[in-house]
Amino acid sequence: MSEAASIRTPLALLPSLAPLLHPWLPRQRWFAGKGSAVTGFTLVSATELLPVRGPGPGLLHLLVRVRQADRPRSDEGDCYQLLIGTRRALPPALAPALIGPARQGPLRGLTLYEGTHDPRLAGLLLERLRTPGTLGPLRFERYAGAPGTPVPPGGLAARPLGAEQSNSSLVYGDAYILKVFRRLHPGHNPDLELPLALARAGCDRVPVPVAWYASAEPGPYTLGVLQPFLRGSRDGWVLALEALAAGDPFRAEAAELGRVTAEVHTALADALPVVKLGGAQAEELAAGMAARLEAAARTVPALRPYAPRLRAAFDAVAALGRRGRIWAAQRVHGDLHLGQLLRGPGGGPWSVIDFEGEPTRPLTERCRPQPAVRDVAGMLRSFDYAARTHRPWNPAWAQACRDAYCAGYARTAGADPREEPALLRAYETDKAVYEAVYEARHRPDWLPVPMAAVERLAAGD
Ligand SMILES: Nc1ncnc2c1ncn2[C@@H]1O[C@H](COP(=O)(O)OP(=O)(O)O)[C@@H](O)[C@H]1O
Ligand SMILES: O=P(O)(O)O[C@H]1O[C@H](CO)[C@@H](O[C@H]2O[C@H](CO)[C@@H](O)[C@H](O)[C@H]2O)[C@H](O)[C@H]1O
Repeated sequence: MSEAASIRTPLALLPSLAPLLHPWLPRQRWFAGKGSAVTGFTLVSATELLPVRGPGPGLLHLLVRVRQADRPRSDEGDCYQLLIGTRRALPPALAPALIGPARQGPLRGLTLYEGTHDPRLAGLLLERLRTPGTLGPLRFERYAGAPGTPVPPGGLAARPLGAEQSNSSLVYGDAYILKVFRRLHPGHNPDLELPLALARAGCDRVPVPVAWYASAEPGPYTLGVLQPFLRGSRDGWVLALEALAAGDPFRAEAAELGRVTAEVHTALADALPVVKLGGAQAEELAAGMAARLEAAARTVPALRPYAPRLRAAFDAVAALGRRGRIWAAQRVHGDLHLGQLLRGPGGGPWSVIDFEGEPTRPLTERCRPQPAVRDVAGMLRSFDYAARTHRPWNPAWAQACRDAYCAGYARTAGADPREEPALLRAYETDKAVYEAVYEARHRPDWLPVPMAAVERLAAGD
């Protein structure tokens, strides 16, 4: 491999990059700042994974801050990870990955494109992950797990996953999947931290992070995680919709999903700290939910008429805290829904993926111990989502799945989440509010789905 380096004066690249990133970046599915104009960029770091002036394609690893119109002047903007391919001419197969021709600056004369779409460049990333070490600000690491943990083989064919995602994933030879985080938050990403803790604890419900890469300075940022690809698996969302279409009650699967959730919760509670939550913390929790509701109602006007009645669910938790109720709080998944559970081929075991939590929340908040009921509420919302998106709407199907899920959870955890109705309702409300914002931003046609839950929850059902 040719010698590649961290570019010491990344600023010099901006004249080449900025005019191209301006129209391209806001169009990316993973760009989180939709709806507010991009006003400028700051290059945080630039590393040549493959030299841009070498004989073949080049690969630039960039950390870029994006300034936006709706932010205060003091806000430096969100930081994104970009993998930019460079070539003198783009072969037709890579045309869909085009960003544009650099017309000025040091990259002038080169065509820039989305590097993860180029199998050759994606292969290089795997090569780096196979061999721990550093390159400029980037550090490549491997899981030093049980003796004999295999090193991913080299030369596996790469393809982008192509799913509608918050990040970007690359699949290697249907054997490994690399998740490339896009919007970065300083700190240790729970999508690496939690699967690592679970792997070390021997919990086999989560694909083991076999390798990852990160940057210490700037950051620390977790940049990408490589895990075994669960070939032939299907996610719970697809299976639930198929069941609905076939008139299948899905109750046994829902109960199994409850069992799997409880297993993961138990393993997380054994591996990582568990704290008590009551009194002032319960009030803080309720205040956080109320503040999110207020912010959501500013973004999604349809929420406004329901806000006072929704807030009652949060007030109930604060009131219980004041009366001395104590809950256990632990590390949780944080954004659990049917799409995060993958079932192995032929009715195989279920695995849980994507421990990143809700990507719009600050990392410190996502990494805080929280009541496990929060994940349960996420799954209950998901059964509701499935029933709502199916025609005709089948509320009885959702209710039966919700009950079966809680019963399955209770059998493994030893405690039934339905015995905490106030907390469960508060988390379900918080989730429905989050979903209203998510849908308004990403899939406006779907907004009626969480709004139906908002209406139900506001009515006290
Ligand atoms: N280990 C895996 N094996 C098979 N498919 C996976 C695996 N991990 C993720 N996927 C697929 O990739 C999709 C996106 O992964 P996810 O971690 O949810 O990314 P994001 O946070 O970007 O949404 C999932 O919906 C699933 O279909
Ligand atoms: O999987 P992600 O981490 O990208 O999660 C985000 O996108 C999800 C949609 O893909 C969204 O989930 C919502 O829609 C699902 C159906 O598509 C449904 O099963 C979930 O219950 C519902 O919340 C998730 O909220 C968002 O964070």
